[in-house]
Amino acid sequence: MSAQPLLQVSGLRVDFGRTRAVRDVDLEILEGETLGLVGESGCGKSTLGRALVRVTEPTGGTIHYRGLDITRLSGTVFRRTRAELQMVFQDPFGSLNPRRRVADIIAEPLRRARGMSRAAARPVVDDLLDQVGLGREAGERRPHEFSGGQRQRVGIARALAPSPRFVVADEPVSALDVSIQAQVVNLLADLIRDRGLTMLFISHDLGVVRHIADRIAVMYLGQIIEIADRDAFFAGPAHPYSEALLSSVPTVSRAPARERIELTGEPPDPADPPAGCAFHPRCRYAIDTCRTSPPPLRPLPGGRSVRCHLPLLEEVTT
Ligand SMILES: Nc1ncnc2c1ncn2[C@@H]1O[C@H](COP(=O)(O)OP(=O)(O)OP(=O)(O)O)[C@@H](O)[C@H]1O
Repeated sequence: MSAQPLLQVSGLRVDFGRTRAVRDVDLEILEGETLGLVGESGCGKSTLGRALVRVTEPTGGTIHYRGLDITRLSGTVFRRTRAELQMVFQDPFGSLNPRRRVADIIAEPLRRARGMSRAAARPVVDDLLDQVGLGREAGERRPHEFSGGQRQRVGIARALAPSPRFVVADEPVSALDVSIQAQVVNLLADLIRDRGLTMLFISHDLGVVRHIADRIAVMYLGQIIEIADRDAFFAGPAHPYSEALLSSVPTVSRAPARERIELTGEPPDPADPPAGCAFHPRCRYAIDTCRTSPPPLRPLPGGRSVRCHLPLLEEVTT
């Protein structure tokens, strides 16, 4: 894997009226990596993912994709660049047009981005149907004839049709039966490897993210509060919120079970974030500084960054 950033995000903001869904996010996504994005419901994961591919328009900030600020693109250049940035949605039932044949659904982005005719797109569609394990006969059928897992394979084929370099997978297995989830995650892992894809994999399920992500980013109230390599993260998080999230994941190894940390209270209102550190009202380590002064996202040894005045790692606190 090369360590070059494919996306460089700086000061990204998305507001919905008074709701500040994404707040000043700085982030690099490296070419060929899968970055797992985790956090509680409503923390802004989907909005950040959608903004990165401009399905949702950012309110402020920049997103450089291969050196080009895609927030400023329009017209033909935007359409062509946008084809390289694709999205797999959570709901394989709602995101596929029930009246269209699967082959036409998968061909749609090729026709829109490349102006390809139905006949010209067909061999590409057939290959994709094979690659996602559905077989080319599936192209003649309609979405309601498939199970949830199969529909998600159609969604994946549609996202891959324009040969994207970057894919946002937004909770791609959360709507599926647990028995099917591993199959779809494994399919995605194979496709990432074979096609050299770069992926943002959004999930509230740390167990799933652990299987597929090279690095983990944790979001809280619209901000990235920790970002770290997968193994380092699971070995010991640096942010108290990450620690609480991790403590709720069952351990499968022989390592001693972690103390379960109950988070008290609801996440704060994104229209009215607390002063100081956004997590301080629920943090068991909070000191006075945390109530008044917002911590910056600070780089730590080992390529980790954390937004905390008192990170949990010894090498940082000494
Ligand atoms: N289109 C919208 N209009 C208004 N508010 C929105 C819109 N989309 C998201 N929000 C709000 O923005 C905040 C972040 O939502 P978002 O869906 O990005 O979070 P999430 O972490 O992906 O949650 P979930 O896992 O439940 O999807 C929430 O307060 C949500 O209510």
